[in-house]
This record gives sequence, C-alpha cells and structure tokens, in this order.
Amino acid sequence: MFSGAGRREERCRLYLITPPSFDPETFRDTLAAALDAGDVAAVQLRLKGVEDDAMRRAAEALRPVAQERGVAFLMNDRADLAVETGCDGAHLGREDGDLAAARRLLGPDRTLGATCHDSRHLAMEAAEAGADYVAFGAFFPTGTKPTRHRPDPEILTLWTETTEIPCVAIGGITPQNCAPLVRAGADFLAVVSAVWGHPDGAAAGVRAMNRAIAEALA
Ligand SMILES: Cc1ncc(COP(=O)(O)OP(=O)(O)O)c(N)n1
Ligand SMILES: Cc1nc(C(=O)O)sc1CCOP(=O)(O)O
Ligand SMILES: [Mg+2]
Repeated sequence: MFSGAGRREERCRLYLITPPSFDPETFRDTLAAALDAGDVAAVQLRLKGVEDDAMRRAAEALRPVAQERGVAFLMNDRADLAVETGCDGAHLGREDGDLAAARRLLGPDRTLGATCHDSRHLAMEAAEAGADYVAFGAFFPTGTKPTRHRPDPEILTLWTETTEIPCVAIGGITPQNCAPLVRAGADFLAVVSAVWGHPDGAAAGVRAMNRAIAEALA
C-alpha cells in the first residue's frame, strides 16, 4: 500500500484513523460500513492511554474488517504490538521510539509511517531510517488532539517534487478544506472527525471525502 519508493500513486487516497474511544465489538460494524462506502487506503488503530490488552482486543476485532477488504490496517505508536497482532504496519510519532529499530522489528514488508509535523528535515531523516510514508500536520485546527505545528500546504509540494516516499496530510481535514492539500500533492489524507463525526454517519463521511478529493483533482 505505502511501501516501495518510486511507486507513488497518481491520486490522493483516504486514510482513516479510529475515533478517540469506541467499543470494538460495536465499532466493527461502523468500520465495515465506512469501508464499504468508498475508497479507503488504510485504517489506523489509535487508542491512547489504554492497556496493551485493550489494543490487542481492538486489533483482533477490527483488523479482519480492514484486511478482508484489502485495506491496510496499521497500529499507532507501537511497532511491537503491530507485529504481534498481525497488523500491516505501524505509525510512530517523535515520542514513539526509534524509527530504524521499528523498521527492523517490522521487517521489510510491513509499513512504517512517521510523524514529521512541519519539517522536511524530520521527513528526510524518517525516510533514511526506513519510513514508507511521512505525515505532515496539523494543517488545520483540530479538536481531536492538541497540536503545536501548522505546516503550509507547500511542504507537500516540496516533498513530492524531491522524493518518491509518499506523504500523508493530517489535522482538521474536511471535505470543505481539503482541496489545497490534494492539489499540493498529498498522497493520502488522514482523518478522524470528518468521517466518524459526519452528521449523516461514517459512510456518508467517506463518500464526502472521496467526492471532495475527486473534485480537487478534476
Ligand atoms: C497518519 C498519522 N499522522 C500523524 C499522527 C500523529 O502521531 P503522533 O505524533 O505520535 O501522535 P499520536 O497520534 O500518537 O497522538 C498519526 N497518528 N497518524
Ligand atoms: C492524530 C493526529 N495527529 C495530528 C498531527 O498533526 O500529527 S492531527 C491528529 C488528529 C486528526 O484528527 P482530525 O481529522 O479529527 O482533525
Ligand atoms: Mg504517537
């Protein structure tokens, strides 16, 4: 999905991150409905401040829903748990351990993603350490988590012009504001609220994001 420098896709795809809290058994159906509604490249399991067993249970419930549909399933923060629970990869931030060590743990075939805030320097270091994609953000204010960095969309253009490693844009992205990021070259848009918080449900959220991406590229 993300792996393989030199194989960037010519389109921009949706990357879903799970809501801040949910019941895995109930959320399984919500996730299935969202993934059946349109094009989604990846799902990230992001649960903060919970025990490892809660992450394991959530992965066990949700991973098959994604993988059965050909959607990559990534674990946030933890490369070790990603391997243990059969995830397709892990996303690590600056506080989540050494990227090169995570690369070794994940092996060559699983995906490694890295948070790079507003810094091309961090992104270049991440790519050198073996990241399959780099994530820039937060592009817009978000209520999902506190953020300190506000990159200009131009960072996406500068990145895509100079490297083959795909880039993810994140932070406050909605159907209404995503066009500049898509046009600047984001390979993926990562969202939480735009889909799980959509007033007409998550499936409508996926359809709205897909439509907005397509319109931005038309
Ligand atoms: C795709 C993607 N990009 C950025 C993040 C943020 O990671 P991090 O900085 O480690 O913050 P937390 O998500 O762990 O709170 C992400 N998770 N996914
Ligand atoms: C998990 C996360 N990381 C960010 C970063 O800037 O690194 S912003 C963010 C939250 C994204 O949620 P929403 O789509 O609801 O704004
Ligand atoms: Mg993290």
